[in-house]
Amino acid sequence: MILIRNVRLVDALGERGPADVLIGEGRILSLEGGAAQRVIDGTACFLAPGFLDLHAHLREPGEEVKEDLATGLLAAVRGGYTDLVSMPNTKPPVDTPEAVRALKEKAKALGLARLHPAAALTEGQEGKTLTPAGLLKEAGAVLLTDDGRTNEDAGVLGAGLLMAAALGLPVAVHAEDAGLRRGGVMNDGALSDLLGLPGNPPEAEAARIARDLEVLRYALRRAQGRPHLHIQHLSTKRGLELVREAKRAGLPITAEATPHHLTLTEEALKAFDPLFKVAPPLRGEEDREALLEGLLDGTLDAIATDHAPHTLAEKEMDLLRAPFGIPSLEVAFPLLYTELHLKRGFPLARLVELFTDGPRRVLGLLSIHLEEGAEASLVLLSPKERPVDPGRFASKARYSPWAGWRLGGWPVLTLVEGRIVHEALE
Ligand SMILES: NC(=O)N[C@@H](CC(=O)O)C(=O)O
Ligand SMILES: [Zn+2]
Ligand SMILES: [Zn+2]
Repeated sequence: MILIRNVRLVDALGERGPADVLIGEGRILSLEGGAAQRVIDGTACFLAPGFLDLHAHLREPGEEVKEDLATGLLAAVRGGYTDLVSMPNTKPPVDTPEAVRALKEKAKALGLARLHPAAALTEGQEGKTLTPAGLLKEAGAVLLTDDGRTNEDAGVLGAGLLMAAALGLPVAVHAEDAGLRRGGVMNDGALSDLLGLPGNPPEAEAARIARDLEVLRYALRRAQGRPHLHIQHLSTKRGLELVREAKRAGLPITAEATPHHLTLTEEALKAFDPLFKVAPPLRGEEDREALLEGLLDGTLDAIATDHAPHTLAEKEMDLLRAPFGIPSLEVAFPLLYTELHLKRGFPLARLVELFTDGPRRVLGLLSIHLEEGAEASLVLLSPKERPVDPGRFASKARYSPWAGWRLGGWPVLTLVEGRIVHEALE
């Protein structure tokens, strides 16, 4: 039994407490204390349900030089995540039931965050032939996506949505029009002109979302079961507006935004530093403000990291050649807690919801609230500030666009079903 004493509670239902949270048999047994072998002082801290990341690249199998399950899932629990969806753009892509099972078994043996693999929508993520979704689901896949690539063939995406609808699986898309995106390495506009860098226009995202909404309408009309389209790493004001309108029209669509699009803009590219190179690119301040609005009004369902580790050697190449991607599993919550909640007054309960119930709903999972009988997959967060130190990351990507930023809200204790998987108490 573990007792977390005098701790404030925060979940999607709101803030309350302090309470004395007694944990045993994998559950919250009481909010009024009781005898325990281990007593942790939660004064000044707050307790939240464990986070779920809908979008992380853990690189296994095939690119373990960038990240693997052990380092990625350790980074996850250090970031307060008890559950994580791994992207299938590995080498080879995760497109068979055997590959899904292998990931699940290996992750289970590690005993860190629980892994929910996403599987490829198409064989080899080549955009041509649909994968055996029924078997993938049976093996444990929770979502289908060709992320890392875009879905160029609308017919294939439509057929994929029909197939997934029959199984109750969401299909997640990296929504960028390949033609408009061209070889852009940053947001297209005055700044890309000034820097002399190839631009990726915001319209590339909006154009692809607009198309995908029509594909979704088609699927909705023809499907057995309800199709579910999930838009990944939404980055533009216009893209957000399209999702908002679609939701108002009752279309079965959900969307996520990333820590980097919520806290950084294209201005970061001024120093030509590839650490800020990511797809879709960092946008303008107006886009960032629109995303914040979307977090508040429910257009966005979740904050998802798109943790995309590469080796430092790759990220130290010049801006044109370095790969796209920003790692963020270990800083995502402190970053948004500090930048949105502390600095801008963003409601804490809604922020926590965007890391917990929001993403859980996207996967059709039950919500976790801090009440008696609830599953004890929890994170204890400390308001104490310290600077981001990538040298201490568990991730193999020991660099960060946020290095040196002073943040509070660090996870000091993470529990999965009552078991301590991360501890950094003082
Ligand atoms: N987001 C990125 O910039 N990179 C991702 C791919 C992706 O999410 O599309 C990666 O796998 O490195
Ligand atoms: Zn993507
Ligand atoms: Zn991704």
